[in-house]
Amino acid sequence: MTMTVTGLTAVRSGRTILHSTSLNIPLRDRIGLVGSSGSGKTTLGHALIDDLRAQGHCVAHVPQSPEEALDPLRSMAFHWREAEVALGLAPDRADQAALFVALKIEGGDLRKRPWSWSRGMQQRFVIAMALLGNPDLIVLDEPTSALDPVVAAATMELLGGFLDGKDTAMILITHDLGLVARRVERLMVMDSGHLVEQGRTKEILERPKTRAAKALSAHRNWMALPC
Ligand SMILES: Nc1ncnc2c1ncn2[C@@H]1O[C@H](COP(=O)(O)OP(=O)(O)OP(=O)(O)O)[C@@H](O)[C@H]1O
Repeated sequence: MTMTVTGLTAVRSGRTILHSTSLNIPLRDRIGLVGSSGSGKTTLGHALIDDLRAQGHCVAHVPQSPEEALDPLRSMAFHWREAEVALGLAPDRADQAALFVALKIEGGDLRKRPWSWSRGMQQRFVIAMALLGNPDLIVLDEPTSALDPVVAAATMELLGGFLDGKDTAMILITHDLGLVARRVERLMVMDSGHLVEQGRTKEILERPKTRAAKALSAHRNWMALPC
């Protein structure tokens, strides 16, 4: 199955911030959505999520920092149950345990509130919640920018390991080419509200065609970076 969106646009305060964009997202695809700050990545991410949900697809969203997803006054168990209820799922200890082990948060105390967990664990908990119910697509918007580089890389490894062999497609929105270079098969490059280039990651990083892609890949050999 391939998810398709056609002619997505967004206008804010009379300004077009996303020009007509159409995309095909096959299941299992791993895509990096990159571009400079203000190029329209988040706007495209939101438009895509709304459109695919309206079509009946199950699409999960992971925001930039765990504070955006977790209420500081509620326990982690409460958040988990809320996510299950939102998806119409009965409590399933085995499912929960599998996700917690995959994301290495099985040691976390669910009776505690978010601030008792480290930020890295909180964000992995948010990712685990997003993976509940095996979504068709998970969209992660700068999911590791609030984490240190080592924890960020480890989080992406754990997510990649969990998704291996699963149908869930992934779109990773980021400025951090080092984070996506080895983790996604395809890149989409945004510039001034336009999707200006898309193709295989290696091809775009080594032979960028557009000004935006050239700017992103300049000065560094991203494919050679260790993380
Ligand atoms: N509600 C809004 N009203 C007016 N302008 C907006 C609004 N939301 C976004 N914009 C503008 O639209 C453009 C694209 O914003 P967007 O957040 O999608 O970019 P981005 O590539 O995700 O940026 P960043 O990497 O900094 O998060 C920016 O110029 C932003 O200022």
